[in-house]
Amino acid sequence: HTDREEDYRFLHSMLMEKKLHLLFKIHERLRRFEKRSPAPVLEHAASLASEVRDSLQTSFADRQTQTLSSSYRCCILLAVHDAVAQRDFEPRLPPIPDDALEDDEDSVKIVSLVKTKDPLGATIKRDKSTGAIVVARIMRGGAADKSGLIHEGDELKEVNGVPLEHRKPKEILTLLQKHSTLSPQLFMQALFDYDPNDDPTVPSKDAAVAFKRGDVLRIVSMEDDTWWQACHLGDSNTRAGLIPSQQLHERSPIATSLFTPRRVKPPGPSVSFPAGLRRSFRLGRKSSLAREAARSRRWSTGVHSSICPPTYKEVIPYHRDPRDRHRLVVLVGPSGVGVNELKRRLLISDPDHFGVTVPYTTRERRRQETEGVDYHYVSIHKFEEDILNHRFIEYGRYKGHYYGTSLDSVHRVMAEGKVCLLDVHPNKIKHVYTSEFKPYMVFVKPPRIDELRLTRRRDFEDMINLAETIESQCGHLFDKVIVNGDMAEVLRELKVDLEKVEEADVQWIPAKWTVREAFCQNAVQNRDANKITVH
Ligand SMILES: Nc1ncnc2c1ncn2[C@@H]1O[C@H](COP(=O)(O)OP(=O)(O)OP(=O)(O)O)[C@@H](O)[C@H]1O
Repeated sequence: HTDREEDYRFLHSMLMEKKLHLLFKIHERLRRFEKRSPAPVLEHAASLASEVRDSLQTSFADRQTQTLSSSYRCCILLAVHDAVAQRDFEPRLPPIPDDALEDDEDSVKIVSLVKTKDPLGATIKRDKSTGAIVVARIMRGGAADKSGLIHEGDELKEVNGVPLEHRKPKEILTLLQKHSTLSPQLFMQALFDYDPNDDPTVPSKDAAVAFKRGDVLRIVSMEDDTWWQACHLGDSNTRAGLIPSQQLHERSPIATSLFTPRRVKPPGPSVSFPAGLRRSFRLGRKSSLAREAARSRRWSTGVHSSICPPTYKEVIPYHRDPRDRHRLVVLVGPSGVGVNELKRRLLISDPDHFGVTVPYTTRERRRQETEGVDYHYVSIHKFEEDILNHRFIEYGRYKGHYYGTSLDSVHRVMAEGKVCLLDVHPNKIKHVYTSEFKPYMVFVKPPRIDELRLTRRRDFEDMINLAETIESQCGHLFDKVIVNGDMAEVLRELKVDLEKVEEADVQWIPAKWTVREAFCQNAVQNRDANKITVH
């Protein structure tokens, strides 16, 4: 109300405010500026300043200018000016192809749809007047709809480079179907936790996807070397988001700082037992010999040291038929952590469901022992023949006698319809890490050192070091990592986990266990193969 004295004074003082006038001026300038693209007066201010500095005489004023222009801040400012001035911030458009003008006024889109098992979700028909193949209908929620790239009325020109001219709709459908059913999806299991909020390098936190180790992600695009696009599994409605590519994560300072594998002391000279002897043959017997054997065994990292942090593992869904054999359950851990104890307790908890292998030996059977229960007793000749025929997962020699766990014994337990529990030395994992056994890999980790001190009588430092080494070298192979603190609790957790795996509709296994591996890799290379040119 300008008639009110108070309001009038307020308005007057506001309009007379100097800052407001300055703001108007800035606004005016910017408006003018908007209309013309700003261009730098010169692009090499820094070198010009240096020339000026050199040519100045020694008068007082010259010296002042010289000091100013050679100051560190001034040099940096000019260098920044030049860097900005030399860059072209205008969007660069590709040159118009020569033949584009001849192409009437139509626009051609190349649409790249990532292959999935789902149908395309679009129907096509022939336009009676022009004879062209056009998109008749887009199914809501289908691949075409979700892509937002294809619309009703669009004319289809080619599919994967195959021209559609003069083709019958039936032929075209086959072409489309062929490409969509041939298209395996790419799944990656994360081997690390990722939270975009902790990542200063992510281009946009909102556009990124957070995940935890073990999560399975469907990869939507790998076109960018640094940022892939992926969706969480099961969330069919969630949009794809950015995740660091394998390459990027391997280089990431966060990953490398989190992943600093410690070097373990090399084994002492007294390693008299080849890896794999102890656990396989001493279930239920806690002989001092076996303990000694276990103690003398150490796993060196010297030769295997790896510096890459774990990233992703390509996995594929596995739908287990109830008639199929159970997956092998492999337990791995540093000596003394309690792998054997865990195996023994699992077995006792449900002997009809779980089974363990019976080891082979060349030593004499003792009075209280039973063939096929404590050991399979075989001759040295037979044992050595089996070694040559690669029938052992692990074997060793102690006091002139051989001991070992054979592949056959694993098969035998599995053939009984039981879940075979096997503990192996990390070096021997490769023998069972195959599609034949489809092992579910469990890593048994020691708890904190103070907890270990209360429950174990061992060399804790060594155990913890060894656990770290195993995790850094084989971490990508483990499906489950369990900390062996409270035994009852650990046993419960492991049983629940194993039950879940057995009951799951879909289990995730490494892609390399199937023949599809080669095909999937091929598909990754040809991910943009399913191109539909829509007119
Ligand atoms: N969670 C636990 N709490 C307390 N003691 C444990 C636990 N797990 C294992 N132990 C004890 O630790 C000792 C070593 O366990 P176990 O023999 O199973 O180790 P291992 O991993 O098989 O190694 P090794 O083959 O060297 O013996 C055993 O005396 C066992 O009873």
